[in-house]
Amino acid sequence: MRFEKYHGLGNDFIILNIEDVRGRNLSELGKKVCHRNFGIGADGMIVFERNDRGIVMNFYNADGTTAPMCGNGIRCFTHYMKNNGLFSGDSVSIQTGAGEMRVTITEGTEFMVRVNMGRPIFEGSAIPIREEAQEYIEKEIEVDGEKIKVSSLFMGTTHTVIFVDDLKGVDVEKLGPKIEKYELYPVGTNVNFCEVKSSQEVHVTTWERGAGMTLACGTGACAAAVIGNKLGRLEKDTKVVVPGGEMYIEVEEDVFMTGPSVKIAEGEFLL
Ligand SMILES: N[C@@H](CCC[C@H](N)C(=O)O)C(=O)O
Repeated sequence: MRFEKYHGLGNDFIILNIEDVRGRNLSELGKKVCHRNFGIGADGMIVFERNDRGIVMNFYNADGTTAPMCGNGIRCFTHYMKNNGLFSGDSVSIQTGAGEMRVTITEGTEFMVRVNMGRPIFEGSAIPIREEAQEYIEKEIEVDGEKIKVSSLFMGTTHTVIFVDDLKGVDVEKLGPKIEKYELYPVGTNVNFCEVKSSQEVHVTTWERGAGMTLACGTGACAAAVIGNKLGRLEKDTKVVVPGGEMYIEVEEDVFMTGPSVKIAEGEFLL
């Protein structure tokens, strides 16, 4: 099975064409190829498909679960399509589980992509949370006896944003999984710990549902920028610094994310 591997700020993905894996159980395949010892190793697997809806991005987390959208992944997917001549020009629309996303390749020394990530949704049933609410912003939850203020939203996928004074002091690997599986979230949540450095810069470390702590999360960066702006802590244009590098987020009615993609490898996976 032919594969290519890419990363967006250290968030890494195996990318395949559906034609090479048609009929296979893709969740099982995702788990297998993403395994860091018994597979190629990645945070997720993305499968390219062209059908009557157009170009479709199918996303699988490292644990085999599906997710509607992946911000770093869609930039890498754009790069993969460009490298394989799967679209012409600099801009194309991609169908995802969170709707249609428009991507545009921008000028730069690296392969850079600007993505229209769509609109954040705050309504409880869309996030989803197990509570009827117009929005769930700065609400206190209790984890292991500790009171934590969380803001949750749907930003391509389910996200929870937590502002802290000192990111280095947060045990992301201890708290992340507990909040991911907190009873409020019927399908779990990605968890973003955020430290505001200035009104135009926020540092974010994400615990990802289905993948654990990653070096970057694109939808998470957007979620942090949206909530930061809503709370008056961040301007509309923000630099988001993550362990793997930085991306730029513009919060308008729609949210725009700009960041790089790097091709790491290509080869054949022995099934
Ligand atoms: N790494 C991603 C998000 C991938 C999906 C997520 N783990 C989920 O299950 O919702 C990004 O860059 O946005």
